[in-house]
Amino acid sequence: MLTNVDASLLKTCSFINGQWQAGPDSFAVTNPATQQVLLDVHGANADMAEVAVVAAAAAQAAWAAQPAQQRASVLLRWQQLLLQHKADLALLLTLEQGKPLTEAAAEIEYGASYLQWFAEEAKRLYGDLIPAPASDKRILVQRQPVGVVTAITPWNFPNAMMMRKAAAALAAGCSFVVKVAQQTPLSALACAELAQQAGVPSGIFNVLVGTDAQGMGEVLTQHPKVNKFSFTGSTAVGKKLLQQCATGVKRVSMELGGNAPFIVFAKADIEQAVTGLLAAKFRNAGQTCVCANRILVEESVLPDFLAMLLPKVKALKMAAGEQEGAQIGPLIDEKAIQKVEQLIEKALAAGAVLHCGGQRQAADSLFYPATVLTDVRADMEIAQQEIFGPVVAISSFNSEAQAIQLANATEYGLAGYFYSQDLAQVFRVADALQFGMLGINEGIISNAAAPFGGIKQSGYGREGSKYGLDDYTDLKYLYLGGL
Ligand SMILES: NC(=O)c1ccc[n+]([C@@H]2O[C@H](COP(=O)([O-])OP(=O)(O)OC[C@H]3O[C@@H](n4cnc5c(N)ncnc54)[C@H](O)[C@@H]3O)[C@@H](O)[C@H]2O)c1
Ligand SMILES: O=C[C@H](O)CS(=O)(=O)O
Repeated sequence: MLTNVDASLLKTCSFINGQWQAGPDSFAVTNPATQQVLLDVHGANADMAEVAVVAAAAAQAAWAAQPAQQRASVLLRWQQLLLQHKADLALLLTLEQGKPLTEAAAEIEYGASYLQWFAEEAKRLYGDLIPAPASDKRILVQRQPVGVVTAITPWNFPNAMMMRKAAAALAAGCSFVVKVAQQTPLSALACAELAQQAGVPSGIFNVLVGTDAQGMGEVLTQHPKVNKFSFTGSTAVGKKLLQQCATGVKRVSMELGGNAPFIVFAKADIEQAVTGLLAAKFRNAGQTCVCANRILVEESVLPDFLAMLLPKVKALKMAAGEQEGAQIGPLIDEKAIQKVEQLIEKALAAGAVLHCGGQRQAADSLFYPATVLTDVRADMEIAQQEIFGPVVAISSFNSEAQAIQLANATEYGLAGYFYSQDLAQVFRVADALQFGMLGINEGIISNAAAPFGGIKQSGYGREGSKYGLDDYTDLKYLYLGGL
């Protein structure tokens, strides 16, 4: 049940220019005690997206003119409020997205960590003073905010994927309009409520919620007052949005899909690799862009690896996210669980072997148990697509070269993982793998200090780290003459 969550957070469908605004056919959530806090939101539309962009443009200059220290103070107050309300925000997130409460609480901390990180980075938006080619001249370089930033985010991390962008945008002096996934609006609206309490000025942080993704997307990618667009979601949708951004030559960041290899070499610490796989595979029931998707195990250690892995997978507790000890929550919707079922069905028909799981809990259930397959081949769809479910798909290999070839055989390039205690092998393989991020003897790689992002068809741009403001600032070159 939704308990001790401020019912006012559930009252409306969009937050624009510091005001709670109902959409043309929106409805307020009148019964906050329901388990399904929100089934389908008919809220904002393209017209409201335009209102939000115009409001963001009107507010941005004053926000940018504030000293960085003042912007940083507001971001830190916002961060403190998120942490102060962590229990409520985590419950809200679990009830609308499904992940275990422990993971939801970790996501609130993760999202808030970007506010802290970029509050500090805001004070270090340094420029350059460059020796000029003539003694009576000077070259200066200054960094200025790009202006109005719009964004579209996914349902799997309804707090962190938004905060990872908003924190950087606001720190740089930009204003921000985000269309969030219609499946998970409440976490973003709760953040908007707390942003207002923290002193984020009206128009600087705006949340759009509605079913008209296409219509709102066209405004957020093409409106003349938009300076930059940032997307986190599937590669297929990212390509569409990228085309839309081209019409106005917008600055763009793309955080797209993945197909992460998880390689276990014979020289790995097998127990460490099993622990790492449980973390890299089953977070959010396998519904993360950096989840281990293809498990590649060196032939000679496969029996030991499997013997150590299976009992731990079978012991994972599948339950509703708000239940004590839940480790595997439900998948987001019927379409998602049917995709997992079809991938497994085709893999088994093509010769894969099932060791555990393999069938949803009941015909109308969104719960899919932790599943282990072996004898998966690279030509199977389950090895070529993002599974986005709690499925360990294991293939074997016989050489380092073969492992690298198999790992790189994808158009994606977001995250990869490998386990080896041989330092020479670690550096050889790290150099050879074509991914933006590598976990080496580590299954969880995401944190605010790191440059999160991919290559190839996983997108470009980096979120977090000392590079994180690059996508939200323009470099301006000043040539000072006549000195
Ligand atoms: N690289 C990353 O950091 C990262 C993080 C999380 C998720 N993802 C990826 O996101 C996908 C899962 O999330 P999803 O199912 O929400 O992805 P999705 O691409 O279907 O949707 C993402 C967002 O785009 C919106 N959208 C969909 N079609 C649109 C259109 N035509 N115009 C405008 N907006 C549109 C959706 O409403 C949602 O808000 C996976 O592929 C996952 O790998 C990537
Ligand atoms: O789904 C992809 C997110 O980026 C997950 S996380 O950043 O690894 O938490």
